[in-house]
Amino acid sequence: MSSSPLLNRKWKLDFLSKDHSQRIQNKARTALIILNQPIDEELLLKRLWDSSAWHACADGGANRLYDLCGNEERRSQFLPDLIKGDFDSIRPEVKEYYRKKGVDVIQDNHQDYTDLQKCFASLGEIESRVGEQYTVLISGGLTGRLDQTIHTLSVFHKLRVSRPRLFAITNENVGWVLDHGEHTIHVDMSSLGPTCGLLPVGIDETILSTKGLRWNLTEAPSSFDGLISTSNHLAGSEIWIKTTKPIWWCIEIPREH
Ligand SMILES: Nc1ncnc2c1ncn2[C@@H]1O[C@H](COP(=O)(O)OP(=O)(O)OP(=O)(O)O)[C@@H](O)[C@H]1O
Ligand SMILES: Cc1ncc(C[n+]2csc(CCO)c2C)c(N)n1
Repeated sequence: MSSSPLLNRKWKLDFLSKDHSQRIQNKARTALIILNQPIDEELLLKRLWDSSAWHACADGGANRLYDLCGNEERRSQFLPDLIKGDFDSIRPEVKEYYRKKGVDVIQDNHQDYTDLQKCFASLGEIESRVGEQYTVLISGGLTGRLDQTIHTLSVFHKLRVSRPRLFAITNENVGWVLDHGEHTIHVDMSSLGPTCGLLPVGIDETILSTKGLRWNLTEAPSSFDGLISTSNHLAGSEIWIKTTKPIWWCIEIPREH
C-alpha cells in the first residue's frame, strides 16, 4: 500500500537579499504584483523589482510605482508589463503616462474579483503560454484595510497547493503560507528578523513543532481560539517547522532595511 509522502519544503528568500547576485538568481521565473499600499523605495525598486522578470500593478498600485520613481528618468527605467484593475484608483495622468510608454493597460470592471485576482488571472495566461509557473512576490497586502488584508490571507491560503511559491512583502513583514508538512527556512539574519509568527488562520487547529526559534513548540496544538505563536524570535538562520494544517508564517523586515 502506498501512502503520499509528507510535504517537505525548503525556503530561501533570495528576493530580499542585499546582495544583487543573490537577488537575481531566480529572476527569470519570478513575478511581482504591486498593490496599492505603501512600500519603501529601496525595498520595492531595488530588491523586489530586481528579483523579478515580470511586473504588474493592480490598479492604484501604479500610482505607488509612479510616485516612488519621482522623476521621468527613473520612471522610464521601471515600466511595468501590465496595469490591470477596475481603475477606480489609478490617477488619469498615471494611466496616460504608462499607456503612452507602451505598457499593457487593461481595464477589467468585474465587480466579483479584486484587482489582485485580476492580475493573477493575467499571470496565469502567461504561465500557460510559457509552460512554467512563476514565484510571485506581492508588494503590500498585509496592512491597511482589514477586509483587503483578510482577502490576501485567504487568496494565499487557497493557492497554497496550486501556487505554493507566493510571498507578501510589506515594509514590516514578509509572509507566506506553509502547507501541512515540514518546512526548512533559511534566513539571512542580517536583513530579516528577529521577530516572527506562526499564525493558524483559516483552520480549526494545527499541531506545531519547531526548531530554531527562541520559543520552540513540540507537538503543540495551535488555533485562533487557543495558542498563537506571535512575537516569537528567530534563534538562528535555519528554522524548521512541522505543521499538520496550513498556517501563515511571517518574519519581520527590520526598519533600517
Ligand atoms: N486600504 C487598503 N488596504 C489593504 N490593501 C489595499 C488597500 N487598498 C488597496 N489595496 C490592495 O491593492 C489592490 C489595488 O487597490 P486599489 O486601491 O487600486 O483598488 P480597490 O478598488 O481598493 O481594490 P479592489 O478593487 O481590488 O477591491 C487591491 O486589490 C488590494 O489588494
Ligand atoms: C458577496 C460580495 N461581496 C462584495 C462584493 C464586492 N466586490 C468584491 S470584489 C470587488 C471588485 C473590486 O474591484 C467588489 C466590488 C461582491 N461582488 N460580492
